[in-house]
Amino acid sequence: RDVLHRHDAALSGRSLPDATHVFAHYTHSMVWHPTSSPRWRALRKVCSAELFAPHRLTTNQSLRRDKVWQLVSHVERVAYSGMPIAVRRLTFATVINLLSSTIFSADVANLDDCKGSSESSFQGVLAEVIATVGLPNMSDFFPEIARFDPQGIRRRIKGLFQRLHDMIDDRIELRLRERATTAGNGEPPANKNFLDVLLDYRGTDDGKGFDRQTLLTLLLDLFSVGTDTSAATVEWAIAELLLYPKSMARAQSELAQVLGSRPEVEESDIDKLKYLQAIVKETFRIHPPAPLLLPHEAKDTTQIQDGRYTVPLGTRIVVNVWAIGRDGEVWPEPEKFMPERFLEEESSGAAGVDFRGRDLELLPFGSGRRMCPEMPLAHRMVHLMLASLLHRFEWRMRPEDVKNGLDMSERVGLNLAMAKPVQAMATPV
Ligand code: HEM
Repeated sequence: RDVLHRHDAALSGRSLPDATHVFAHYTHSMVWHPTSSPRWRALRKVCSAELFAPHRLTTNQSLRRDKVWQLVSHVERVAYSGMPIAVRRLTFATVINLLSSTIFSADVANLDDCKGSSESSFQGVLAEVIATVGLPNMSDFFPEIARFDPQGIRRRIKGLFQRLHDMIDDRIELRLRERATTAGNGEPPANKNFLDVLLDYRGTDDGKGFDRQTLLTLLLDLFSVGTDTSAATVEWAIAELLLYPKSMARAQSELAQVLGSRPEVEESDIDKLKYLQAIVKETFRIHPPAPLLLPHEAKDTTQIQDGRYTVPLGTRIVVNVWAIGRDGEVWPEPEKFMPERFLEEESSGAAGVDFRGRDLELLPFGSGRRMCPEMPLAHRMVHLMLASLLHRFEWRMRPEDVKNGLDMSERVGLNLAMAKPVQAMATPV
């Protein structure tokens, strides 16, 4: 925290090979790709201008509404059948479909795929990648044995990446064929998607646009970092609310007050849902999806704690936001799920604290110029999914969870998720 407070500027850069490929510098489990080329810089530019741009966020609002509506309808069907709801599997599939509709104009995940971990489905392979990437790898502690890959983790991840690459490649091929038939000359069809934007881009140094490998790597990154992070947040929030039914009831009564008899939550409602916002903040505080952010590198030699420590130029810095969120000096009763701490009227000092990168005690998306570029999208999706699930259903624990207690242990993969995915009973209201 001290580093962040005093030397934010020094840490705001990340000069590892190129952080666009977020996997590349994590562990020895990773498959390396060349990511420091001018082509990659061009790719980042086009992403900022097209995928992450505010006008895209506005244009895709109806898409998000549709995907959340599909989620609610699915939960309703399962709830009527009396089966428990696998919150993360369903929210994961929902976010995958939101991304894939933006990129390919098609859904690639199936909410009915109950196995979810089946290695033949897109969501199954992606889930497997996310879980395997975070397995403790001896090669990280003993780099000299890394090339032997003693646990076979690197080999396994390579195979999984290959399978995802093939699936994404099929989508690219399909779009190229559609472009060839609809316009006859390879022009994009009228409903241009993000893949079309990438295929048409000629702003690279050689004017040839992006090669296939670069496209594949970028798309794989987006699906890997952009899906389970939001899904896991909604799952943690539901799990905490099952443990704190008063908070659940308060959120539902706020929703009833703001929405009245209207069944669908709109993005424009989020601003008015102060308690729901506090729940999301509290969830990010205790369960940050990226507990160590991504590695940063000191751009200058820096003294911290009045010169007691020197951080030399080039030091790799890992910021433990998980520990900051549970620091008793910053947060009273840090282990307690207490959304009220963020409310103006009931505050214990955290009112006004937000997660947009300014308040260094709450940094689920990082801070500075390399913070998560998709925070606005994630913010909308997390609030919309959670609000819709709370507004449309009463939630309770399964009898076995009531008896044995809900297992809140964590699994560190590419992100921090529940080790035992929550299964909850829902009743439509
Ligand atoms: C609750 C949801 C999410 C959380 C908590 C989250 C968190 C993060 C964090 C902590 C970082 C690293 C920041 C740093 O080290 O300073 C990051 C980077 C990134 N995130 Fe997210 N993220 C979320 C959703 C998304 C989504 C939906 C997408 C895309 C569709 C996305 C795309 C990215 C990308 C591309 C980077 C790398 C940026 C770079 O290296 O410059 N994230 N995210």
